[in-house]
Amino acid sequence: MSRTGNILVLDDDAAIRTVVSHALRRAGHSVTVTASLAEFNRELRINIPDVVISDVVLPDGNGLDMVAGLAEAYPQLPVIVLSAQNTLTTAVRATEVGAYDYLPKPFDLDDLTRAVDGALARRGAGESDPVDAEDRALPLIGRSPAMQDVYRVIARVISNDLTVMISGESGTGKELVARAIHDLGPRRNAPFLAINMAAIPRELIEAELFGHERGAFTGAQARTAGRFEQAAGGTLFLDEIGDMPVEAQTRLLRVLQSGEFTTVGGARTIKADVRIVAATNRDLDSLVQSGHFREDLFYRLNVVPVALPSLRERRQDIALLARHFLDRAAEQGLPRKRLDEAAVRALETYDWPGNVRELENIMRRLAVLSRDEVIGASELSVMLGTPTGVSTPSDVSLDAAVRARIDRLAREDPRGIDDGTLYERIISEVERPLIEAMLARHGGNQLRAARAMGINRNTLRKRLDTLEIDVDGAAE
Ligand SMILES: Nc1ncnc2c1ncn2[C@@H]1O[C@H](COP(=O)(O)OP(=O)(O)OP(=O)(O)O)[C@@H](O)[C@H]1O
Repeated sequence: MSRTGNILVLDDDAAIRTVVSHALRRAGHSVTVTASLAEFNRELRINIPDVVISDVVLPDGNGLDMVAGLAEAYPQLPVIVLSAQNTLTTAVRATEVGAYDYLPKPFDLDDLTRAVDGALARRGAGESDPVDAEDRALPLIGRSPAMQDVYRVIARVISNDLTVMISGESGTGKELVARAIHDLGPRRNAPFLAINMAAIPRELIEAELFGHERGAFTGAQARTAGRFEQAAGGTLFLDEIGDMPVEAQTRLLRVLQSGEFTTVGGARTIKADVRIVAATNRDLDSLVQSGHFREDLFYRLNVVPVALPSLRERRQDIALLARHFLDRAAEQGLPRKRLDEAAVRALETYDWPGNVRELENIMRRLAVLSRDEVIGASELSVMLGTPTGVSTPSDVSLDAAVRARIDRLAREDPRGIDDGTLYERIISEVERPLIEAMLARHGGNQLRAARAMGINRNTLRKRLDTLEIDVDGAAE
């Protein structure tokens, strides 16, 4: 049975006051509502509540300053902050000033009553420490509406253990979001461990996750703790979850259902005490449809979905991110560089197939390579491989194009990317246009083209054969 208490609400929006007080009264609490800081302070002099619920932007001041004052004067009094500002900064500021919880508007009334129950339970248990207000770097840059949606979800999940599933193209910041969820939540002093399903040989994934006993398989010379055990108390980030082999999926599902796991080759059962955050850049729905991903596991993991926008879907963040990466490069000792207006416009019109990672790489390269302190559009066009301001799908930097190609093969090619031919496939895709372009440049003269590329003429001949490049009419 949850406790009931005296709740003091501060919000200048009459509709919110009505809805909140109605819901809390129905749950058995007694509720007082106020519409301004002045009214709130008057009420506080008469009656100290058990829980305060407050908005941030108020007609006569800032709710967060009030919360900071309350945290000092009444350290035992839990405050739940409501805000429509919905940036990660607001969510974090709320915890920094000592708020017990933060709910972004619009919020779910069930979430609010749950937060009130939690606050009353904590008060009952005599905890007094506000969530510690260590100075944590805010890693996520971006103020676009699309990012605010992301911040809203992060703020909702940091104080609980719900499983989060982050989806988004490569380089959109999935790992960064997972880390933010960990760093801002109560598990922050325990480990954050990432494991990439696409990077580990399939047959080792289960041992890697759950650990193994000595002799569990050839080469298992000693007992080894798995990631579930190593991350105890913390967060486990399961990256590229769509690449998890089906047998490992079954095992993971069992762990999520039972809250326990058994090491490979061992009879020992260990309690799983980790928060799970999973990520994918593949379309999990279609993997479920095609039978490559267990539907029941999908639902277990997809409790709170976070869809990260691609960079081209939030172009208004590009300038901010670009400056952030240049500043960071300067802080790390690289020369300090600035972008002129035309350069910023060029960045904003480019399509960024490699997303924030590509932008970060280009800014670092510019910090090192550009001669002047101010970077102009012409320098960028060389980096972006495209005439300034013009972006077509083929006009992308090579590393971004290769990454995008790998993603696409992973999603669409029935062979996938783990069949042992990826190197040859990708290299020949890069090699073909290179050879064709150089042959064209040298009028079809293989000797000169080979020399220009720095390869042996016979090597070129062999590659022409293998790649079946048509050299008809080319001069020898
Ligand atoms: N919003 C952001 N603000 C600042 N830096 C960002 C942001 N998003 C991504 N980055 C940076 O971009 C790089 C790529 O991010 P991250 O590794 O989190 O992407 P990812 O989606 O997990 O990529 P992949 O799917 O390829 O693993 C990192 O260096 C990260 O710090």
